[in-house]
Amino acid sequence: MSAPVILRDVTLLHGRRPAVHHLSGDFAAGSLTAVIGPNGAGKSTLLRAIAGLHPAQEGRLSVARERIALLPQAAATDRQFPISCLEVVQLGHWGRAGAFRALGPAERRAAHDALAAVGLEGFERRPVGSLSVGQFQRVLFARLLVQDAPVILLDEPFNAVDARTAADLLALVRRWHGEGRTVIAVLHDLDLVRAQFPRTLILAREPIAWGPTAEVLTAENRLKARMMSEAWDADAEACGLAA
Ligand SMILES: Nc1ncnc2c1ncn2[C@@H]1O[C@H](COP(=O)(O)OP(=O)(O)OP(=O)(O)O)[C@@H](O)[C@H]1O
Repeated sequence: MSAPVILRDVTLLHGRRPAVHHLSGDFAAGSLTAVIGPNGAGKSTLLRAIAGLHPAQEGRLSVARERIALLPQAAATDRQFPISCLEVVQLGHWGRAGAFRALGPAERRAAHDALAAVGLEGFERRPVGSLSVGQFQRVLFARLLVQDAPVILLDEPFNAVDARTAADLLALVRRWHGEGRTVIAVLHDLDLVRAQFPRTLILAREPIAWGPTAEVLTAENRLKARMMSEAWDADAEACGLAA
């Protein structure tokens, strides 16, 4: 498929209120796109919809969904569960292996290798509840490595991690891009977006601009996003809904 994610006039609701309103565009195969916008702009809801975790109430959202990996926002991840780093990484095999089949030696090896690739060799048996925020984010990136998905969705992947961890994780993002995977990342650091992400979508519930980062990330578009967000009536319902 030339574009693994295609949106045509998509509206996503929470209850009757739109989180994303009339969004159209394609995430082309192999593209590396930053999704930016103010708080509450619908960015997480969009990623969840692409991952198949939120329905599109209006419009058409086509996704090659059989192999898609989502890194949720850290705040949305419960890690009080008594589970080791290796077990979390091995969960990445579920999509292909199924939940109830024992993993083979190659799959177990892949999970060990992924932990080593994110700098956590020796952490296999550590409970995830004992990790720092940055170490846990590395574990989740190791799980993404094991998932080996052609489409990877990252929700604020570098939030609350130190510069060294962010640089290491960004190197993995660049590697995935080099391998031809489609990567979509919600980000707030505009310098990072400018330097590392060739394409940008600015969202303020409605799309403000989508295209090459140098063309999209203008002061005018950012101001437009802020004004749109501030002017948005939090109680407004989607325009297609009957009163
Ligand atoms: N589970 C939910 N139930 C009701 N409303 C929700 C829910 N999740 C999100 N919303 C609302 O939908 C809108 C978009 O939220 P979303 O989390 O997608 O925005 P965001 O751009 O990711 O924000 P942030 O940058 O703060 O993470 C917000 O007004 C939010 O309050």
